[in-house]
Amino acid sequence: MENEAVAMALYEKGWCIIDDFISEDFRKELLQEQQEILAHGQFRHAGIGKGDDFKIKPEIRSDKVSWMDYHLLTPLQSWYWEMMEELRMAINQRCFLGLRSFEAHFAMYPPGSFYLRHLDQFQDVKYRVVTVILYLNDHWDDDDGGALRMYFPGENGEETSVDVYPQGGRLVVFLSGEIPHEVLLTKKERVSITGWFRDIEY
Ligand SMILES: O=C(O)CCC(=O)C(=O)O
Ligand SMILES: [Fe+2]
Repeated sequence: MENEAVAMALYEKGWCIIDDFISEDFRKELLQEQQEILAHGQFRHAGIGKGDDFKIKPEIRSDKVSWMDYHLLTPLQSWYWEMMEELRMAINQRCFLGLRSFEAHFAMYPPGSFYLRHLDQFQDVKYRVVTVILYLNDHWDDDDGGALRMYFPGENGEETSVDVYPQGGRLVVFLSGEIPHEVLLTKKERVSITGWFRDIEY
């Protein structure tokens, strides 16, 4: 049911937020797995761009990521993948976006890190169509910073913005090519799974 609500919101306004998208138990398990991967040093500095354009630019983004390998998913990751598969189908049914595959990474923003304003579609390869972010944090105060700030066209050509705090269990979904966004400086370690539905095959 929830998936249809996401699809409807995406169709009508291009984005939505769902709190408690996953159970607390599942969130804690995913967080623990993420912490283990982190402890094993399997996180890398995130970059920007694709292929030959790929660059690590800490002045633009200073998070670290660990990509999920579609062929080597852990049981927990497979479970999340399944949930995303159902969401993908619900979105396709309502929005006709022709979404065909999913990619995702764990992300960790250390204290002091951020990601400047950007669009999730690459300049030349535009296969990322819908962005899906799930926050895994135990708890979050507004004072901790680290909001996701999304920008929208407002009245008279002016821009409006919405700040979303990374509360654990919260899912944010938006059109990758249409909604510029940034991650404001976080004062606390900030953890999430960022994924994209794509219009290409695996
Ligand atoms: O974690 C977030 O809230 C957004 C991350 C993001 O914009 C990205 O990874 O492209
Ligand atoms: Fe992004």
